[in-house]
Amino acid sequence: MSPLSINKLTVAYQKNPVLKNISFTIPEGNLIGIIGPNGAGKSTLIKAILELIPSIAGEVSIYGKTYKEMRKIVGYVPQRESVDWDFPTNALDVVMMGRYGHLGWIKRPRAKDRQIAMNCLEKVGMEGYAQRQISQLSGGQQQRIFLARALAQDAKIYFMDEPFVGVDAATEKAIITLLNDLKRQGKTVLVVHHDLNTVKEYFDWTILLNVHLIGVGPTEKLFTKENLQKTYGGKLTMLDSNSSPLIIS
Ligand SMILES: Nc1ncnc2c1ncn2[C@@H]1O[C@H](COP(=O)(O)OP(=O)(O)OP(=O)(O)O)[C@@H](O)[C@H]1O
Repeated sequence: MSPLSINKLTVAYQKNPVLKNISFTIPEGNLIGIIGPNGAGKSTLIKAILELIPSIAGEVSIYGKTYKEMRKIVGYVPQRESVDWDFPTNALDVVMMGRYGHLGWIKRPRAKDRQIAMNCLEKVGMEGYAQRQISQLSGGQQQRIFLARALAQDAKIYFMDEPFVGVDAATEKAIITLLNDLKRQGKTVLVVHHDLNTVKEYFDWTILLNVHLIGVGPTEKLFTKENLQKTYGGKLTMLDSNSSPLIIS
């Protein structure tokens, strides 16, 4: 069963549609890049899937069920700027938040959860910062903490909104290694990504988005000059909204 299937999804802000009639299904156990220009609706797509914003039409199914039914197996790494980093809490506590879905009815983290959170900090090279206030971390370190939190959740499908923004080359490499580890464990990871130079190297599949779905499929087949032109070239109004998206599988 597909980890994510979307059927005729339309999303609008104040009645202006920013995603129109999006339908696609993705296979399990892949790294998938969500690619498109600024304002294409990439973050909106993730937020609509996670029901953080309402959709005006369409359905989303995660392993055949609604997000609400499946939310324990869905991990989310939001854009770093969308979070209040002045909130008084330390790095370990943020990572512990990833464990909340696993806690029993007493809802108190056990030593085991703490250990898992520490292991996840170690995986992102941040074990030395467990007690550090999150306001006192650099941007790249904050990004690593977010990833550690997602790892601690032990989800089956992950949505990451621009995890590479503002990180140095070493951190980017560390993140991509982690994503490949997740993939090896059979997890599915969708990543909003801006650097077209690394798309072929990083992602098995690609979703090309610009308000409409331009295409979805294996990167090596979909990621062509022509399709990129369709995604980035010209004005939005020049896109033929009736042309059907490229579905390659
Ligand atoms: N809260 C909001 N209220 C009104 N319009 C919004 C809101 N959030 C986003 N938009 C609009 O929706 C459209 C899609 O935005 P979204 O953030 O999903 O794009 P994106 O593809 O993630 O862009 P970027 O690459 O710049 O991050 C844009 O035109 C944006 O201006």
